[in-house]
Amino acid sequence: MSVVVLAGHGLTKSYGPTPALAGVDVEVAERESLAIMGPSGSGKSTLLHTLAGIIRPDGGQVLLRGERIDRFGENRLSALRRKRFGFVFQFGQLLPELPAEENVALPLMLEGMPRRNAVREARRWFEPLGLGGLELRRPGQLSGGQAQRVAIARALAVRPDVVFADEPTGALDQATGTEVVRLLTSVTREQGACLVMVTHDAEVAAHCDRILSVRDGRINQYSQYTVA
Ligand SMILES: Nc1ncnc2c1ncn2[C@@H]1O[C@H](COP(=O)(O)OP(=O)(O)OP(=O)(O)O)[C@@H](O)[C@H]1O
Repeated sequence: MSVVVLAGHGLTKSYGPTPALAGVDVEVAERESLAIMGPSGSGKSTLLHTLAGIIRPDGGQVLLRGERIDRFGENRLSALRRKRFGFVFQFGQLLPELPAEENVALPLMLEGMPRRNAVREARRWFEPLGLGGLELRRPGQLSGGQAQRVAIARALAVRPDVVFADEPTGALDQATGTEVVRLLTSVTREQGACLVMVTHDAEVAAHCDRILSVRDGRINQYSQYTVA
């Protein structure tokens, strides 16, 4: 039996009269990767942000390893996001003035790890992500694909339970995007974390274990994929 790490039950969310989530049930198991797809405005980002404790649902529950996080206060929620979740966005997430290794070390330092230890820990990620030798480059000296791999390292450095990725390949060409998503899914799984990823790209989604299609704030269908 697989262990459910993250679950949303009966999630609803409206912005004024606009329903963005109209009763969504979703579960993500340990080491599982889930892609969320659907047309523009269907509620993908709202679902991801609700599961990540960024948006509070109007109704329903969000559970992390069985604990209801939608009831947490703001301070507890933001601590949980820093410690137990990692985030990869489309772009603009690395601090341009810091070398790559310090970008990766930053979340560890925010949790109180001394700088030297945090940088040493950060450096471990560069080789497995194909970034060996780029530790001291600043984000402006990296290609888009390299910068996204640094962002993946940063998301994983805290050894989170869940990595959330919102269009992580949206700014990359197809070949680079494929390479990035392959690394993102495999390294996340190796770390024992699960992955929740919003993407418009069916080829990118096909690298995930399951694809959830959302339409008008509801789950349209689930598909099972096996990527060779
Ligand atoms: N802050 C907001 N205020 C008002 N309405 C919003 C807000 N955020 C989202 N919405 C509305 O909620 C619905 C779902 O939006 P959401 O961003 O979740 O969709 P999406 O599937 O991620 O879209 P896209 O693919 O275009 O990013 C849409 O109708 C959108 O216009």
